[in-house]
Amino acid sequence: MVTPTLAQFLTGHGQQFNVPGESLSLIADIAATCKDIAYEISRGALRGNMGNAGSENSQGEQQKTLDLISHDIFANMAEQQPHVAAIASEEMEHVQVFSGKNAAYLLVFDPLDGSSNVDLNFSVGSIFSLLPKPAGTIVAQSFFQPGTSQIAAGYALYGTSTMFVLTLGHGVYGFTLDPDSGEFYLTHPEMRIAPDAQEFAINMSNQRFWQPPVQRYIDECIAGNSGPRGKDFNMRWVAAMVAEVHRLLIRGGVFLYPLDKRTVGRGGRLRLLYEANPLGWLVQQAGGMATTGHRSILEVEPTSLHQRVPVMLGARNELELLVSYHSFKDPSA
Ligand SMILES: O=P(O)(O)OC[C@H]1O[C@](O)(COP(=O)(O)O)[C@@H](O)[C@@H]1O
Ligand SMILES: [Mg+2]
Ligand SMILES: [Mg+2]
Repeated sequence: MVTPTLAQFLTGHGQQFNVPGESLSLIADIAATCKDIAYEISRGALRGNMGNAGSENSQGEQQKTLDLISHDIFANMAEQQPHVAAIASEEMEHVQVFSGKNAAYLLVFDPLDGSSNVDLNFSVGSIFSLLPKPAGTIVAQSFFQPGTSQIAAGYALYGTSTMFVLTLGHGVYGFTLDPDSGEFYLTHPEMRIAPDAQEFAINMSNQRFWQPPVQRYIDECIAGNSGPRGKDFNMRWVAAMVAEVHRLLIRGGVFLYPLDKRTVGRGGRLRLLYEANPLGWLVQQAGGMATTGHRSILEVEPTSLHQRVPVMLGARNELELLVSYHSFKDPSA
């Protein structure tokens, strides 16, 4: 069988699951946007202005030049796209509404995830989530929809090859960009995350700030074969959530960015609308679990655009164990 292109896949999958044509054309445009961003990133040091842009986003984080370029590429596409009513982005404090369009969707994105990796020539990505436009005038609150409302979600990974990974709520599909033809081809149909795992990803330098359930879980992983888990674990940290989630989809494991003593006041580190919800939904669609430790990430009711949330993603059996530690009351305490 000939490998389908993304366009052919969208037509077939769309017919099979009755997906509205407008959302399919929008997804095709998002994939084209990611191709443009991949090109900009691939120019690397040749571009001459790789580093900090000298500005901060509304969350007080240094913006890289490529954060801003990637945001502009997304925003320009969305403005011209007939089906996007408004956008929200990591790199923009407020929502941007495109008036005069009779469009059905809101688009939320992290234009460049893991951008501290850019100077290193390591993996980075773009993350997006598509929400239905509620009736009435669009305001920031229009975007405050739980992850369960998402219509489509996905990411592009700019790694050793460029990939586009997508869910429309019927499984997870991965496409690889062919640099010769400029087409995305379906190379990873029906991606799945195995329920058991022996690999975890967490920023270990935050260990002293973690809460007891995560301390216990990671201590037990590190104790390995001679500890209560009775098996050895491996550890990875790419410092780009999008690449960590891709690893989960390729070879399993868990990815944790939990609440810690420093982030408890702001709810966590990673952002709900454009990081945790889209990637959490992909993980769930692949048979994995996406939890805050207490509840499904996708059920969290957003109350602000750049809201943060504790994130625990990946292998179901591992995460069920970690969730059980969150409800465990130490009788000796
Ligand atoms: O290594 P650190 O500093 O703990 O943080 C890494 C995390 O920060 C992020 O890079 C935040 O995303 P942005 O680069 O989009 O701000 C995540 O992708 C990643 O998981
Ligand atoms: Mg990010
Ligand atoms: Mg970003």
